[in-house]
Amino acid sequence: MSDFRPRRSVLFLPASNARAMEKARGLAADVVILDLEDAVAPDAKAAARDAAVAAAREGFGARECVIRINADDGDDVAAVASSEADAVLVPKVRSASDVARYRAALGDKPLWLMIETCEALGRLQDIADTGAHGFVLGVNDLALELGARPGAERAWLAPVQAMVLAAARSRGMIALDGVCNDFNDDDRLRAECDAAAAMGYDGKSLIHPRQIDICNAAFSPGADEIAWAAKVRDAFASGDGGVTQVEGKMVEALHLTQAERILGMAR
Ligand SMILES: CC(C)(COP(=O)(O)OP(=O)(O)OC[C@H]1O[C@@H](n2cnc3c(N)ncnc32)[C@H](O)[C@@H]1OP(=O)(O)O)[C@@H](O)C(=O)NCCC(=O)NCCSC(=O)C[C@H](O)C(=O)O
Ligand SMILES: [Mg+2]
Repeated sequence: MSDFRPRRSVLFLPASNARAMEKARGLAADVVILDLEDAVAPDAKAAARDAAVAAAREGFGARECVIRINADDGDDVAAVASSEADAVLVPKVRSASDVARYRAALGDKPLWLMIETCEALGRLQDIADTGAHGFVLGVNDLALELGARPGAERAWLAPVQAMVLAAARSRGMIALDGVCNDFNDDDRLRAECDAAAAMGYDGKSLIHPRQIDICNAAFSPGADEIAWAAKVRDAFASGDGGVTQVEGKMVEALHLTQAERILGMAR
């Protein structure tokens, strides 16, 4: 856990929006994603690319900086390969061979992948096996490809979230939940964050500053969890390493792993 990095709140912003990029330097997001793809109008793409590279060079303080490129855009790939972004986010991945192509062009730059096509859902394990660093669920594109009704309740998404998380975790990857477009509905956002956090996601992608605090709270361990984790750690420190009980419930060595993860996040 010593190299643990929080990725609770992952804020998208259009790289064409200078005001948003400046504002992001004062926000409590763990990660900023400078978008060159869907949030940027076609005529603004070239200028946005230059702006993203310059913003990554200036940095975002302690926040991780990721640039989302346009799919199969050679100019974007060339620009981000030599940029100071911490990672590159690739949209609309469909197969492991897609990832291999980006990997060849981007060298050892960490790759985060949008999971937002039906083809990718059928090939998740192959895609996870490529050595990419993270999966980000793209709920809008996925809803479009699946034919889900716009604004529909998220019930359709739960099996997809579980599959994507399992594939990511099988290779120790980051897993980030998809955005909530309805950025004025705090209750809806809180429910989405709580559900994704309970499932095991590291964090959630966001689109608006007002979503950050709710998201950070949901993906941070609560006081009860931290207290439980400390008790588990202490129980194993003084025990023989076998099964024991904490707060009247059985705990085994695997719970120590869980407890250490919680304590690492709390730190
Ligand atoms: C959705 C927005 C277009 C709304 O913008 P706006 O009308 O400007 O909102 P506000 O007036 O409420 O903004 C208040 C202030 O906050 C700043 N702001 C707004 N959004 C951001 C942001 N994302 N990062 C930083 N700062 C932001 C405004 O500049 C205002 O500042 P101030 O001047 O001080 O008052 C807008 O929120 C927006 O563009 N959001 C991001 C959209 C985006 O990046 N979309 C792409 C990713 S979503 C996606 O595609 C996921 C996936 O691929 C999928 O398929 O699902
Ligand atoms: Mg998308």
